[in-house]
Parts: sequence; structure tokens; C-alpha cells
Amino acid sequence: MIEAWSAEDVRAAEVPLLESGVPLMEMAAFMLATTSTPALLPTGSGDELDALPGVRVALLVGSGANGGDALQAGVVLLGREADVVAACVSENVHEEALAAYVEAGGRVVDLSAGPSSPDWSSTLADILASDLVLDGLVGIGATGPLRGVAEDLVRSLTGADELARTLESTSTSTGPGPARKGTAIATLGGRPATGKTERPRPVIVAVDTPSGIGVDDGTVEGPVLTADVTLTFGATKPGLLLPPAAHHAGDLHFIDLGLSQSIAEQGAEPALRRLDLKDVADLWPVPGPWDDKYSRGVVGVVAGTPAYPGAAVLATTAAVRTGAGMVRYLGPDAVASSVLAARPEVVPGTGRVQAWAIGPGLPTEGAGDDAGQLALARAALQEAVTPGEHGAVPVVVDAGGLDVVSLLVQDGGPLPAHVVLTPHAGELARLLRSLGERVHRADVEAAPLAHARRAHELTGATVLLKGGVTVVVGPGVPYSQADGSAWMATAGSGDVLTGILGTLLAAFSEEAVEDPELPARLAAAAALVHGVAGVPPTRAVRSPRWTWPARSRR
Ligand SMILES: NC(=O)C1=CN([C@@H]2O[C@H](COP(=O)(O)OP(=O)(O)OC[C@H]3O[C@@H](n4cnc5c(N)ncnc54)[C@H](OP(=O)(O)O)[C@@H]3O)[C@@H](O)[C@H]2O)[C@H](O)CC1
Ligand SMILES: [K+]
Repeated sequence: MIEAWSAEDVRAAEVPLLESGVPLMEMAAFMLATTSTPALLPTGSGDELDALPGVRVALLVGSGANGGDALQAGVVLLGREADVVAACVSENVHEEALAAYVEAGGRVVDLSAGPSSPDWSSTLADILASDLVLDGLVGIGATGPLRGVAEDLVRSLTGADELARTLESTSTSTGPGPARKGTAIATLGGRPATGKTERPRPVIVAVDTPSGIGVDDGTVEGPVLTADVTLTFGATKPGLLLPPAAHHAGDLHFIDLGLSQSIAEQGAEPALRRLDLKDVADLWPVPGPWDDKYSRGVVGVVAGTPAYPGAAVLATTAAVRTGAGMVRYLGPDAVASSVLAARPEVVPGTGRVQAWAIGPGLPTEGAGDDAGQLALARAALQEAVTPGEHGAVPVVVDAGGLDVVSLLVQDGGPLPAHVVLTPHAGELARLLRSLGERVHRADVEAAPLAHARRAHELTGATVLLKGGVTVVVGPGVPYSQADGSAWMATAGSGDVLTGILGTLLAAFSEEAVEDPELPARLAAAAALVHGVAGVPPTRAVRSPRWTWPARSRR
């Protein structure tokens, strides 16, 4: 499991180590310099301490210790014969680190006057012509989006038009890597234009965090240099796991520096958790010789209409394939026929269940033939709220079922945490609007955790907000899962997640009702399984960044 800690908790944990003389910055910088460079060495050879003659490194240096980390890494890289240039966006960069860097022979460019600095254009060209960029503009000391010269620099490096002009007007740069003319421009922040010759671009390593992200909340309100790799020190920061900032972090590497123990000793809760395969394997319900179909858990599925029968087929199939003891299907005969044709083991009709999975394929407005389905969904939700003869039953609610939730909340107040809602951003915005909030889909996408939290506060339910990174908020520590791929953005994907989670809730029916924090954990586990099941077989097609022309050593 990954646990992420707020910037404040990380700082507090540093104090005892710094007071006892542990050289945290030097340790961080050494790891930065060694972990970043194997990608620059010829494939399959080399060592993280090999000499790097001819390798060009650009350090982006801000005014705090984040810039200090970059400068100290520069010292290590200079010792390995790399060509290093430090682009400083402030006159006051970390004093000791700068002294050590200059002492080691490092080249410094003062960009503190911004785009009017005499070396602005040539330094941009140097940065773009380098093999490795270490982004040390800001780390956990950042407040708000990038501002001042740091903002100008990142905007310039990520803005194709300005950059094209810069390179055209720069025939030779002042550094060892002249900008090449006549090739298409690959900026550092986005994908190169299609149909053009791609100019190799540097490998971008974010020091601790990509500069410009909301370190604690994962928001992105200004420019950010999208990293290929983020090396984060001491503890993972929530912003590295939360959308939209997580999409700028690239591959995440955690470097402990001995802070884990110090953080644990503070006794605080992490800000965020991410389950891994082992956590889910430990949690997964494995049947034993004493089990029967009822003890493994029966899932009742209320899904699909004659217009959308596929949603019922997908949700029931997912529930069966996840290992439910039995799946009951409740819905129109025409839909039940489709379900049974696909999964003959599904049992149509009512009966006792250990969890309900409701909503896929249900209409958002209940009318005509579909009103019966919505009444079934409402009855299932009542079983979660008002315990019957066998106690309360957990429920996962998706799509059209979310409207029923909204009505129930308006009529009767908060729901228990064993009701798990699984909206996407648009559905969450709609749910929040129905509860009196002024929210649009774009607001949810800009701050998914905050909006999922708001929905949890207003409904009492556990909220799983689906997306490229899925966020789960219940009464305890929230979760963020990023196990799938963008290829899963297809119709029917959410129906499958509902079925998977229905089975997990059924397997842990009583526990999920007794422990209000368990449904969120089960929801995170379901998101992981859903994601892993949806990842294409080759890693090369997982994410656009793998297709970018990041350069290995020339
Ligand atoms: N966690 C660890 O174990 C270690 C972390 N280290 C590194 O230290 C940084 C945190 O360093 P800190 O000096 O506290 O903060 P930053 O480097 O992030 O920078 C803060 C300064 O940056 C300016 N600032 C703040 N917000 C912005 C912004 N939005 N845009 C531009 N500039 C900003 C501000 O300076 P001003 O002069 O502008 O007021 C801040 O003072 C951590 O992230 C790690 O990299 C240790 O080195 C090792 C141990
Ligand atoms: K940074």
C-alpha cells in the first residue's frame, strides 16, 4: 500500500532528523542524481554511478530547498563528468547548495529578471537540447499555482509557439548542445504535433513533486512541467496520487530517507491511501471447504431496461466472474432473457441477498415501463437504510440508481456508509446539484477529491468517483486508485465495476455494515481489480507518454 502524507506532516517528520544532523538534502540529491541517470545510459548497460561525459543536464532551480536538491544533484552529476547548467529563477537560491555547485565547476544562469534576462532565449534552447531536466522550481513549499519567473519559464518550455520562435531566433546556443534547426519542435509539456518529424526531448525528472501542482490536493491551476518520472522524498505526497495533478507526475519513485519511521511516530493518519495487488490479495474472499453458495455471498442485481439490456448482462457477468456465490437478477423479462443467455447460472427473481448492485442501464427519469425498475432500486436501497429481518444489506449504486439516492437523501436524511455510490464526474456533478450545490462536471474534474468528499458529507454514503484515477471517500482515510488505462473509457466499463463491487460487498456483507470504513476499502479493491482486468496486454499502449520520443543517450 502507498500512504501519502500532507506537506505539513512531512515537514514535521523532517525536524527530528535535521536536528540530529542527518544530511537530508545531500541524501535526496545523491538519490536524485543516481536514480535519474540510468535512462540516459545505453540500454541494458551501465551503472547508476557510471561517468556521463557528453550528457547534458539542465537544472531548473527555484528559491527553496527543492532547488537546493537540484543543485546538489548537479554536484554529483558534475563529478560524473556530465555537462550541467543551472537555470535559476530567483536571485536567492539555496546558498549552501549553490556554493557547492559552483565549487564543483557548475555553470549558473541567472534568469531572475524573467524573459528580459539576457540569457533567457539561449537558456531555453539549452534546456530543450539537454538529455535530462531536473525540475527543482518548487516542492512542498509551494503555495498556489506557479507565479513569477518560475511560471514564465514553465510557460515558455511548454508553449509551442513561443518556443518555435525562440529556437528559430537562436542559431547557436551558449551551451554544449546547440538547438537544431529545421526539425519540428517538441516542447516539454505535451505531445509533439502529429505528422511532423519529432525532435527528441529531454527526460524530465520532477524533484519531489512536479512544480506547480497542488501538493496536498492534486489541483492544477497553472502551468506544470509534465514529468516522465517523479522522485519523491520522505513520503509520497497526496497530489502525486490525485487527479488531475497525478497525470503530470509520470512514473512515481519513492525515496524514503529514513522519514517513514519519523512520520509513523507522529501518530497522525495519512492523507490518502492507494491499495496494491498484495493488499487486495490479502483482502480477497477465498472460498474454503466449509463454504456454500450462500455463505460466499449472494448479489442481487437491479439493472438494465429493454432499451439498455447490455448493462444488466455486463453487471451480472462481472458479479459472477468476480466470485459471487450466486447472482440474482431483478428486472423485465426481456432483459432477464438476455442475462440468462449470457450467464445461465444467474437466478432470476427475488430472494435473500447479501448485497445489492443497482443502477447500470436504469433511466435517469423513471417513467413508463422503467418505473418498475426504479421502484426495485428504491426497495433495495431501503434494505440498506432500514435493517430487515436479517439486518442491513450493503448496496452499490451506479448510473440511474443515483437519482433514487438523491430522492432518498432529500426525503430521509443521510445514508449509511455501506451504501456505495459509483458516479463518474458528470454524474457526481448532477447528484451534487440535486442536493443544492452549484457544481458542473468541469468543477468535479478540477478537484475530484474535494467533490467526492462533499458528496460523502451530504449523503453519508461512501463515494467512489470513477476516472483515469479513481477516488474513494468514506468516513476514514480516502483512497486513490490508478490501476487501469485510458482504454477503459468505454460504454459498459462502469457496469462491470458495479458487478465487481457488488460481489465484494456480498462477501463482506456483515463486516461492511458493522465497520463504516470497510466499504471504502472494498470499493478501492474493486477499482483495482477492474483496472487490472482492463489493462491491455502490452505496456506500450497503456498511456500516451510511453509513445513520446524521450531520448536515450545520443
Ligand atoms: N521531505 C524531505 O525529506 C526533504 C525535502 N527536501 C526538499 O525540500 C523541499 C521543500 O523546500 P522548501 O524550501 O520548504 O520549499 P520549496 O523548495 O518547495 O520552495 C519554496 C519557495 O518557493 C517559492 N514559492 C512558493 N510557492 C511558489 C509558487 N507558487 N510559484 C513560485 N515560487 C513559489 C517561495 O519563495 P519566494 O522567494 O517566492 O517567497 C518559497 O519560499 C522539498 O520539496 C524537497 O525537495 C530536502 O532537501 C530533503 C529532505
Ligand atoms: K519540483
